[in-house]
Amino acid sequence: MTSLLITNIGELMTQDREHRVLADAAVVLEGERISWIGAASAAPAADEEYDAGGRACLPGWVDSHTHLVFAGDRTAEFEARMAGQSYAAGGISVTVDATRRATDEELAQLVTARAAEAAAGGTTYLETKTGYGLDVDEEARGARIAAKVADEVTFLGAHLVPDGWAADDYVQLVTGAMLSAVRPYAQWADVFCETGAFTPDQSREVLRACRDAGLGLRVHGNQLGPGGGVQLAVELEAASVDHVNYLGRPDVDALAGSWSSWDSGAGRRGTVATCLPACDLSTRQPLAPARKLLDAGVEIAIASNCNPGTSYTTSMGFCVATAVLQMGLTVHQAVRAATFGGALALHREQGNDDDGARAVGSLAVGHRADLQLFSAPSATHLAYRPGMQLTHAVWRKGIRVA
Ligand SMILES: N=CN[C@@H](CCC(=O)O)C(=O)O
Ligand SMILES: [Zn+2]
Repeated sequence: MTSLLITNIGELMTQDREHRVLADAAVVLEGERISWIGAASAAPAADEEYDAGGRACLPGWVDSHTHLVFAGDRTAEFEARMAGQSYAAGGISVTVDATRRATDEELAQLVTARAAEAAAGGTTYLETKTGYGLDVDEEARGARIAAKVADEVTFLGAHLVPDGWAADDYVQLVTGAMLSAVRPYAQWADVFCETGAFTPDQSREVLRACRDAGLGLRVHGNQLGPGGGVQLAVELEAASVDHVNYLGRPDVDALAGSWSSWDSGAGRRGTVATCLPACDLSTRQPLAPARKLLDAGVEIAIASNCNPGTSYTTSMGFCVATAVLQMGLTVHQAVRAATFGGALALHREQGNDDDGARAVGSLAVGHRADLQLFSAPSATHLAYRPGMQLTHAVWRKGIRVA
């Protein structure tokens, strides 16, 4: 197995349990794992050496919320929104029509290109969802294509009630034939719990059926107004509730309470609040209260939510910069949310040489060798020089991918 020493790292932000940030550091990759981290002056010899030239090194981004399986775009809807119209769930049906018209080859090519774009921007672990098929065959097709490209696949048959369906009948389809068809390809289930999509009761029914089928749970909640999504996510011990734009005190308290028995890396995980800064800008919603959530003791993640309706970007760097500049996070907190936080939201933050399922989202011995180098001496430049392309090199499972 070949080893690679990456040395002369100006700043190494590990996002490990101790939140270490090392200056003049080095890291050794051995196969797909990290085998050593420390001061460059103490680094062991390796088969190959890479001089980072004083650049900053971070874990690769963990993008825990995307919708990459789609065809067409929604430029006209975006333009109308920028002219003052508000976002509504109904726009999803435009993408459903375009996606159903695409051939398998076209759809696979689109998803692959989007995942490659994400990797070029430093994303090394990627979740993606179905949700633009909305019938049994189309949802299964979306999941099958997603599973070839993404690290984690989420079943989002409950994205919108399609035209011509009564909501309760559609919920029966989602929890019956659709779930069975998608199940072989998915690890997670999600539901859009919002006015215009699914009520909390309908969402609960979908999520319970998916949990009984062995899927982990996630929720789109409190995006367009106050609602029951957050409370439902906590009630069902979902891994994450995403969007979280409109939160009352009871919502923040419920999320914080879910983390009360967790000790930064050990114990029962709570429900992560996943913030989607690019989506908040594109929909002109109030930004998710990331600062308030952190202060209350809630674990947060930052994800791109790449989709054609509300957030057509895979750029996690942009999301991190926005979280710093607009949501009041420090650079370290925002990077943590986009790496360790994403891993936590996907239950992938633990694991080392002992148990085989290597952790992602943080840099430590035994963790997966997923990391990125920036064309800058510190991660601070992400927010200090917003909009600049700062990705210099990316390794995923120890292999250089960008
Ligand atoms: N909010 C629900 N789903 C997507 C948007 C889907 C769409 O508008 O196409 C989101 O996460 O923002
Ligand atoms: Zn989404």
